[in-house]
Amino acid sequence: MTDDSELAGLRRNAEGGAAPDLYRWASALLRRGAAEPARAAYARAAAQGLAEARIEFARMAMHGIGGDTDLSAAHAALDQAERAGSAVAGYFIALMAVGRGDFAAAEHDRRLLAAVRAEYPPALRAAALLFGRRHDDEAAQNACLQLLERAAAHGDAIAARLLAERLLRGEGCAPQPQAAAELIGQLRAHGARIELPPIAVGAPAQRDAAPADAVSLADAAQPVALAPLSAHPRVGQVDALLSADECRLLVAQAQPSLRPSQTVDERSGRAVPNPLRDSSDASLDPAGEDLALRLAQWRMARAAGLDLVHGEHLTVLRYAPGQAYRPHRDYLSPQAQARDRPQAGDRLRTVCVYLNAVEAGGATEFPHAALAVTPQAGRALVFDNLDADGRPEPASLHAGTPVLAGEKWLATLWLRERPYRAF
Ligand SMILES: O=C(O)CCC(=O)C(=O)O
Ligand SMILES: [Fe+2]
Repeated sequence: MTDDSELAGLRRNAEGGAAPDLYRWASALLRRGAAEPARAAYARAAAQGLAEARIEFARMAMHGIGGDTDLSAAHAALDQAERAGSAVAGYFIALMAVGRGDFAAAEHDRRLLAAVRAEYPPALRAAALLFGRRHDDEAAQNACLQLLERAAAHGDAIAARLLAERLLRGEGCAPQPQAAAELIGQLRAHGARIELPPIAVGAPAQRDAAPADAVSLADAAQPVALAPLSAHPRVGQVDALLSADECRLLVAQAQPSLRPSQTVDERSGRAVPNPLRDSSDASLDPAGEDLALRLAQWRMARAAGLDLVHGEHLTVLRYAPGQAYRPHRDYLSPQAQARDRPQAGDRLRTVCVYLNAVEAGGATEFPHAALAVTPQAGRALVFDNLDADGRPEPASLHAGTPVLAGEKWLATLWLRERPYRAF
């Protein structure tokens, strides 16, 4: 059967108006990039109470796919699905809520736990990483490994990879290089391109007394204490902001879409090689974000004292030996602001998290502060790009110095003055 005759068949079935047929047709449309009719068909199936259709419709409405962003329609669809018993709908309600200062943790912990019990892989992965942060709690470490195993057993390749890295290094367990090699072999056999940068467990974050059978999203919302490095320009640092698992998560999610760094040419509007940096990078689209990734970004936003809605799309950079980010400032030209959500204003603050320790080179330098910061997995650097009056701050000049040996992986979150994302 050709692609088109398959679609025509699905459309004929959908004409009968039954929710499962509408759902299948919508999914086929979406796979072919026809987002608008797909969203309309999901909406019709959702109106008949089909949980999967309510969730797919909500995801499209959340991210403005196939029509405008409509958070209240997304919430209504997810609420209905959750009340009808869908734990996955609850997971998405929690995902939307994460990132705000007024986050009602207990309510969403319950949702995450329900999605874990329903064996929903993204929930298993997020819960695993929350437990994994409790470095000196043996029961939590066991829970982390078990949850990663369960997610991997459901086909979650990223969880399998995170598990392999822990087994390889004996994190939370005895080293099991054989089991790790088998897992990595299986992933490669399924086409995964895996290179494992050496990311060791960072210094333990604060000890957490919570019992290991209770996931706690509030862990992600802990206030972050920055150690000031410079007052002018304003630069602060915090170690172990992200755990080793979270660093690896960011690398794993970015790796498939890395491409040579480019920039938009101001005159032609076209993407051209970036004269400032010769790294590779990937921008992680919020439409593809899972809860674990949002929690990591939320922690980054917290370090900057802002809600996650201020964050642009997270960028992950990889520098090979010899590659660098030449001296620059992160604030935007008026043209660049006008092109990309002008209502959000300029880039108020930048948060960079090193995702590995670099063998040699790769420090971040602030010439006006005579400051050089050495990469270390999980270490975050937070700095202001604007002065106290909101004007571009020339002293925020900074550079990623050339990597001399090994690779450097870095995640950057640029935070605007006003909300940039819908949630
Ligand atoms: O690579 C670095 O150390 C600096 C990165 C940076 O300046 C940025 O991402 O804006
Ligand atoms: Fe920068």
